[in-house]
Amino acid sequence: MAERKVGDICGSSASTTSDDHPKDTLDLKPEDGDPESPEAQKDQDLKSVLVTSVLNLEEIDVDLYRGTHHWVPRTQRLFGGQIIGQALVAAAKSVGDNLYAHSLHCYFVRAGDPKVPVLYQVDRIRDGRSFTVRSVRAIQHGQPILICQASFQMLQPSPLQHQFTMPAVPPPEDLLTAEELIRLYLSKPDLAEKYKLGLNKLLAIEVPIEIKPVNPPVFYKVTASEPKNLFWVRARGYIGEGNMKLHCCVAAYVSDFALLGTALLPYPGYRAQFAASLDHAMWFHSTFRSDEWMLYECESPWAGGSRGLVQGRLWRRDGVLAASCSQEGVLRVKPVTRPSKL
Ligand SMILES: CC(=O)CC(=O)SCCNC(=O)CCNC(=O)[C@H](O)C(C)(C)COP(=O)(O)OP(=O)(O)OC[C@H]1O[C@@H](n2cnc3c(N)ncnc32)[C@H](O)[C@@H]1OP(=O)(O)O
Repeated sequence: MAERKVGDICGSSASTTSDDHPKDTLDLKPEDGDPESPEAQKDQDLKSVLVTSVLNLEEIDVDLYRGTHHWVPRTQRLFGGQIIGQALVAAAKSVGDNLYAHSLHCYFVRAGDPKVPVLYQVDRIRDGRSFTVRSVRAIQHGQPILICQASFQMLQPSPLQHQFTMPAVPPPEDLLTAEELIRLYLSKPDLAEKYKLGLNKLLAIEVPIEIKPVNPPVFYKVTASEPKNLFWVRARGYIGEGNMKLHCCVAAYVSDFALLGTALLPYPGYRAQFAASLDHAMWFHSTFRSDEWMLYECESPWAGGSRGLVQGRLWRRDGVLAASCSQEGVLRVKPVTRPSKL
C-alpha cells in the first residue's frame, strides 16, 4: 500500500494511505454495496443534500453542466460557496484521477439568481505534463455571474514541506453547535421578544454545514473584537473516503461561509447594509475529510474603501494544514441605531 505523506496535494483518496485507483470521473454517486446497510443509509443522509444535489451537476453537453440550489442566504443572492463548489466540480469533470485540485481563483461578477439554475461552461485551457488548468464561467440569463480558474497537479512529493502551527483551541466535543447556542439563548427567560424572532429565523435556516464557534458570541451584546474568528466546521452528514476532489469541492463550499463577517468584528457600531464577496482564492495543501471536524481560522488583515480582505486556514484535527483561502468583499455599512435609554 503506497504510503502518502501528509502534505501531499489533494489526492484521489481522502485517506493518507492509498494504493487504489479510483474511477476517472468525479464520482458523486453513493458507493456500491448494500443500499440497506447502515453505512449506505448514513451515506445517503448527506448525499441527499450537498453531494447528490448541490455538488451533483447535470451534464448538458461536453464541458457544459447545470447546477441547482439547496440553501439561499437571506440576501436572496446565490451563496458564493455554492457557485465556487459547483464550478470546481465542473472543472474537475474533465481532469483525470491522477491529478489533484491544488488551487482556484475566482471573481463574483454578478449576483446569482436563486430563481433559475446555473450553467457551468468549462474551457480546457491547458493539459500540461504536471499541471492542468480549467477555466469555468458560471452563467445565468446569458451572462457570467462567476469566472473561475482552477489548477490541478500530478502528485509530486518534495523535501520542502513546512506549515504554520495550528492554534490551540478546545476540541469540538467541548463546544456547542450554532443551533445549540441559539436554543440556549432562546431558553433564557429574560430574552426580549424582538430577539426571539431573529433567533428562530436563524434556527430555521437549513445550511448543510455544521459549525461550533470556539468563542461563541453573546447574542445581541455586541462588543468590539479583533478581526479574528475560530470555529470548528464540517459538512452536515456523511461523505466517506470518496474522491478527494469531492472533498475539495465541499471545502470550497464551506470556505465562503461566515468568512467575510470577520472584517466586521471590530465595528459593533455598524451593520452591513450591503455585503458580498468580490473574489475568492483557495489553495489545497493536504488530504482531508470535509465531513469531519476541521478548525477554520479566519482573520481580516485589512479593511478600507468599502472593502474588506479576509483570509482563512482550514486545519485537520491532527494539526495538518488542509487548505487556505483569501477573499475580498464589498462592505457597505451604516451605523447601528439603538433605542435611546431616555
Ligand atoms: C457575504 C456573503 O453572503 C458571501 C456571499 O456569498 S455573497 C455572494 C457572492 N458574491 C456576489 O454575489 C457578488 C456578485 N457581484 C456583484 O453583485 C457586483 O459585481 C457588485 C454589486 C459587487 C458590484 O457591481 P456594481 O454594478 O459596481 O454595483 P454597485 O454600484 O457597487 O452597487 C451594488 C449595490 O450596492 C448598492 N450601493 C452602491 N453604493 C452604495 C453605498 N454607498 N451605500 C450603500 N449601498 C450602496 C447599490 O444600490 C447596489 O444595490 P442593489 O444591488 O440592491 O441595487
